[in-house]
Amino acid sequence: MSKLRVAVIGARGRMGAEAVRAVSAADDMELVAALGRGDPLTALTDAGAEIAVELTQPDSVMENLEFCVRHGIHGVVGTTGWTDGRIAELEGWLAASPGTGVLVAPNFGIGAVLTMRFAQQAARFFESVEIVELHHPGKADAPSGTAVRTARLIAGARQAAGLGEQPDATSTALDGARGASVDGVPVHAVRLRGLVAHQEVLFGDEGEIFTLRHDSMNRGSFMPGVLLGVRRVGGVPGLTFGLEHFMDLDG
Ligand SMILES: NC(=O)C1=CN([C@@H]2O[C@H](COP(=O)(O)OP(=O)(O)OC[C@H]3O[C@@H](n4cnc5c(N)ncnc54)[C@H](O)[C@@H]3O)[C@@H](O)[C@H]2O)C=CC1
Ligand SMILES: O=C(O)C1=N[C@H](C(=O)O)C[C@H](O)C1
Repeated sequence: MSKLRVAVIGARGRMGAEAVRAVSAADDMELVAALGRGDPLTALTDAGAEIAVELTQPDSVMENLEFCVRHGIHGVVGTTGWTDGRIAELEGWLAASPGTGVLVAPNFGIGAVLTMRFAQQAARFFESVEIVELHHPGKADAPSGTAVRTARLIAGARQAAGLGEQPDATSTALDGARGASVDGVPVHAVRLRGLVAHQEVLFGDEGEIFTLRHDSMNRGSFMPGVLLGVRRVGGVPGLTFGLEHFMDLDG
């Protein structure tokens, strides 16, 4: 059986370097290109890449994906910064390139995907909810893409259940003291040397607290999810948002 021809964009970064190792070690994949900042995107087509793993930064990801989609190269994207406008732009490129698939995964960690799912399920049972995301101090953005996605899933579930605004009598004396509101869910970002990627979702109601916590202790934790995406994306044209769509969560 022929191997999947895989490229990594952002190959010299923290995640990209790990992805280069993981793809190189996979029996069913061949690493055909490893691009860093400044390398021309034509290296992807020159190398005959079928799938590009995109692990750069929010200010680079759109240009890279536009090139990939226009050239029929499937994308497995971990880079953050996804707004509704960006998603619509990506969907526009994909509509003009039928057969091409892009997976955007806010988090490749299996436990992180489960945390999001469980948070969505728990949301309608609790009056209060807040998210704390904790990351290494080299992280470029805040709040994390995972926290934004988690907050949106929770907010959607609260709305569907008819829950209104959360109780909060606090008047904020200092900007940021109550975190950032993502669709009404407070999100707090911690940046601390020694951390990798962690998230807590705290639910509260009369007399009880329910906490979901996920910890990525190293970037190897993301690689099974990256490889799953690489194996599946070519068979799923269009945009897939969230690794859960490639996992049998209800099985
Ligand atoms: N979805 C997930 O599970 C995960 C997502 N991430 C996200 O992935 C992204 C990368 O994270 P890190 O590896 O920690 O960042 P990093 O800063 O260590 O690596 C990014 C790399 O991309 C390179 N780069 C930037 N623009 C480029 C371009 N146009 N072409 C080629 N290379 C380019 C940079 O020079 C750097 O080497 C971030 O958005 C982060 O939030 C990080 C960990 C897990
Ligand atoms: O930058 C990181 O490190 C991470 N970024 C992603 C995010 O913003 O959610 C995924 C994970 O949290 C690690």
